[in-house]
Amino acid sequence: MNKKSISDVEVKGKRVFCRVDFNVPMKDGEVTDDARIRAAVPTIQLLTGKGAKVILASHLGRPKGEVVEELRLNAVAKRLSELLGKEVNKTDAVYGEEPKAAIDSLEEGGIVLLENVRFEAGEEKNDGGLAKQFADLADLFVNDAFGAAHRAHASTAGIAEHIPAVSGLLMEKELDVLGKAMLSPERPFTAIIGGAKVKDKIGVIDNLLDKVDNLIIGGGLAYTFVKAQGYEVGKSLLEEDKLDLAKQFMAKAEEKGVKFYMPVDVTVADDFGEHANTKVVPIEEIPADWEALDIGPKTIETYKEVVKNSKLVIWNGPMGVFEIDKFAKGTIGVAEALAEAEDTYTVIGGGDSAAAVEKFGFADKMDHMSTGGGASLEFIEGKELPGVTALNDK
Ligand SMILES: Nc1ncnc2c1ncn2[C@@H]1O[C@H](COP(=O)(O)OP(=O)(O)O)[C@@H](O)[C@H]1O
Ligand SMILES: O=C(OP(=O)(O)O)[C@H](O)COP(=O)(O)O
Repeated sequence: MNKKSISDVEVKGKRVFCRVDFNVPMKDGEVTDDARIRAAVPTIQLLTGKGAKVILASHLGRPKGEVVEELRLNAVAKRLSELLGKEVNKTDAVYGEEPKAAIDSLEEGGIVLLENVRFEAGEEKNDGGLAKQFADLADLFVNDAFGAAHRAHASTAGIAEHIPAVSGLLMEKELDVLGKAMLSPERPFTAIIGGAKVKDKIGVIDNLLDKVDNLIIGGGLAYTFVKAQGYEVGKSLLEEDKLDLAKQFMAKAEEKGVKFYMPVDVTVADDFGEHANTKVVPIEEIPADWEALDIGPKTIETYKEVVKNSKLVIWNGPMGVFEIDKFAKGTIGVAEALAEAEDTYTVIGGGDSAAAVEKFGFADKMDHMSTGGGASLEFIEGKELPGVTALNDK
């Protein structure tokens, strides 16, 4: 990478503003998956071990510039403290006198965690005033928040205009692994795109068609394509205004010789929930009052076969509503195929796909579990990541 990293700078005695991505799932005030916190530990330990005064900053959820009590970072501070086996001084303010006093009283190797940076409206606007407030707290900026690197915010980009800015170990590792995979991808190269964020991901498909040999579509995303093919999708997830785009992408795939895989059968339900009635139907027979919540057995077999014959597979987004057992078969099937594909380099693109892979016990069989969903997709698309662009060149 042509950007400076934490290994290129002296940190002893310095106040280091370290942006991390502690945007973790929470339930009843507890962290339910600490993977992102664990992923930041090496950088934090390197900093504390070298005698830096560490100021950690993260967002949690999307509070949109207001204080939302459930989105405070208190539970995150507790979990981090357990993982590090040392005290983490959590502040109630994002910037200003309280954090300043906490930082002033830090010993070398001590840690302060600021409150959720998205409680400040200036964060997502990349407000210059807020970026300066952050910079005033520190001598050096370390960005280790790969999961938020696709965001140009005050604590991921703006701050770098004021103080020296370098990448952390996690950021470096993510960019290195994904960069190597993308530079000259081993072929056949397959991307599997699923999940529910149709609006976010439909644009990604366009760019991926320039890069991959096989594109597999599953999850809620699939039904806009199914409808575009001329089939009825009942009550399944659908973006009516993206139908033309879906048609264009299918034509582009054909033009480019990219094999475009869509479900040929699905598990449909008469309700969204554990107690729904379900049945497997061919894709052209989704009943009007039913909703497709998973890919079907024939589709699973085909997708498994494609994975088996690939050399590089990147997976973002579950194949169905995996949180409910009845609709988890597609996601488990694909995860299993990736786990079994020993000669295939497998990359899991963060978010719910990573959660699913963890849940079903395949995590240690994957070559790279990225901490960023949106960030890894934008990187793979070839887009610039503002959180990386902002760092100092070597
Ligand atoms: N057929 C479907 N209908 C509705 N929701 C779905 C369907 N398939 C998957 N989902 C949901 O998609 C969600 C994940 O979507 P998304 O956030 O786009 O994935 P990721 O976090 O991996 O990027 C999961 O909660 C899952 O239940
Ligand atoms: O969870 C995240 O994104 P992801 O679900 O795409 O991995 C990051 O923390 C970024 O959060 P955001 O999409 O609210 O900016």
